[in-house]
Amino acid sequence: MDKTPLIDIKNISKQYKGATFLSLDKVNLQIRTGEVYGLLGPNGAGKTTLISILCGLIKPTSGEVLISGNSFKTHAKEIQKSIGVVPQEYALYPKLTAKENLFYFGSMFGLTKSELKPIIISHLDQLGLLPFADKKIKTFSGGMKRRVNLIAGILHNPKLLFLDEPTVGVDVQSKQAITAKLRELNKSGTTIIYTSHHLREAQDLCSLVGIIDSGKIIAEDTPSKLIADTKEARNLEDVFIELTGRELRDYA
Ligand SMILES: Nc1ncnc2c1ncn2[C@@H]1O[C@H](COP(=O)(O)OP(=O)(O)OP(=O)(O)O)[C@@H](O)[C@H]1O
Repeated sequence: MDKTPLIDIKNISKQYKGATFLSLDKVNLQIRTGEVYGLLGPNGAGKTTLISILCGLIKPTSGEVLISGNSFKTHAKEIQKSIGVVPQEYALYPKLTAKENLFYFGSMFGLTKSELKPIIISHLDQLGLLPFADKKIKTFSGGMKRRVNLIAGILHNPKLLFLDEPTVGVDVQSKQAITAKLRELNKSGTTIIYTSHHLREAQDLCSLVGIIDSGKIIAEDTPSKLIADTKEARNLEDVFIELTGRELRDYA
């Protein structure tokens, strides 16, 4: 594994406009090429905020993010080309078919129709969606939409992929198809940063896990090391509860 940090997060804080608290509080992290990095934390911990800053969707209030040594301030275009983003909310057009959506998203990366065609067919096939390629997205189940959403983020073969809860609200079959695809992408060289509430899934998938609570990274290590270092922990869920407590995190 390459030892150069692909992502260097330097003292990032975020206070949303009008907010009285910090959603991120002096976060420092280095993520190396080849990792599958799981960002885990209770509701409202700051996962989406951090991942949105890392992919340039929002700006930090202070601190800096470097991707391959480049800052969004000076190299936004180059960075955007090298990353893929799979947001929590579906970015798909319901009245267009799966294929039409994917041609549209692929064209945003400057790919031509003839370049895109084999890529789209191959991803749809691998994710079990080829028979539905010409059906409108509005007829798709949640799990199918999540799989199309994933394909939309990887058409340009990004070296770095960000996903915000890619398996939320899907059935076990879709979850397995999505995690298998993420494993395959990682094996072929894509570094993956993702957020999830599925701790069993993160334990199996991630090479490294960062646990975030109230805007601070409170632990970071391999899943097996975190489990070994936590008294009586049998799995990542035990570690998570030990570190973040049992109190409910409702907010409105
Ligand atoms: N646009 C915004 N304006 C004001 N506050 C915000 C905004 N977005 C998020 N927050 C607040 O920032 C904190 C972190 O939110 P964030 O969505 O990053 O958490 P999360 O860990 O992704 O939570 P969840 O697991 O519920 O998705 C929360 O207190 C949230 O209410």
